[in-house]
Amino acid sequence: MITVIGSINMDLAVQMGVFPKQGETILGKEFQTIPGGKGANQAVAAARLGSEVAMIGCVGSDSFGETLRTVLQQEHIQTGAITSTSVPTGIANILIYNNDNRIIVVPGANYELKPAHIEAAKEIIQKSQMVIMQLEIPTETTAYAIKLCKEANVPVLLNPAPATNFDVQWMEDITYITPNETECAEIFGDDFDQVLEKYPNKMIITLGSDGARYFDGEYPIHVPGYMTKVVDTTGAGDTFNGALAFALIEGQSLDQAVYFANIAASLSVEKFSAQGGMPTLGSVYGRMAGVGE
Ligand SMILES: Nc1ncnc2c1ncn2[C@@H]1O[C@H](COP(=O)(O)OP(=O)(O)OP(=O)(O)O)[C@@H](O)[C@H]1O
Repeated sequence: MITVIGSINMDLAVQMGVFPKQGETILGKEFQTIPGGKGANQAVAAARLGSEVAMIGCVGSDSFGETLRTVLQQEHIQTGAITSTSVPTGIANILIYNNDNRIIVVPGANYELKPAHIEAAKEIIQKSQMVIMQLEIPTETTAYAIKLCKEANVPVLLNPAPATNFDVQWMEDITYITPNETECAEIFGDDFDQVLEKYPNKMIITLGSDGARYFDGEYPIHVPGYMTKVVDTTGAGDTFNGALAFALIEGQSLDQAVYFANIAASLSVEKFSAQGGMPTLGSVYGRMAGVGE
């Protein structure tokens, strides 16, 4: 079983023909509410591949919170450890004009996820084969969860986004870390060869369409991405992380697991929205076998 500790958001996306100027009101073209939040996205990615998944998080006692809980349940994700609070559900307000996105995130209820909630969900964590975390919740909560996982001997896969919430002291206690290039440069510096050598078989840097790289203790390993036609890359990283965790607890080697995660993420970029494009196990194996290519 995989437990995901993290954010649950409703994305409010408005397509427009022009951005409004200060004080101006304009008519938008289209409005969509799209389930998101890195935590929820990574939980859906792992669940759709067939993992048993439990989510620990916090939503508001409002309609977005209810909807998001239902969306997770429809993906067969256990939601018993998702707390409802009086603070509104986290949202991302996304303004889209051509290829330009302007995004405002209001963490809301996500920042109400406290160490006490992690403690209350201890039993779920203790029986997990892996815990996935990102950094869209309070730093003290992340720190507490990492400590609890260490005590319970449960491997942690940490996706350090946003990088500003990362604490380098966690490196000793986590099992895998999956920054993208920007996050890696921000946290560890931009000499990626050196950084990877420092954390063999632990750090996997994702490289967008180029795939991912890590250091196996002896050699630098580059696992190329799968070239495909991109519709929307939102959630590519989340799919990669959910799929990586799935493959690792299935017993795949790191090399195989990164390859698997690249394939899963390549399928996700072919469809609109983060969760919308996340593949099933069958479609990942189909692509690996070259079926329908
Ligand atoms: N254009 C693409 N074509 C194929 N695979 C892609 C593409 N972009 C991303 N991927 C896959 O997704 C993984 C994660 O992408 P990336 O390194 O951009 O992470 P990210 O910045 O966290 O993603 P995002 O924020 O867009 O979800 C890559 O390692 C790769 O497997």
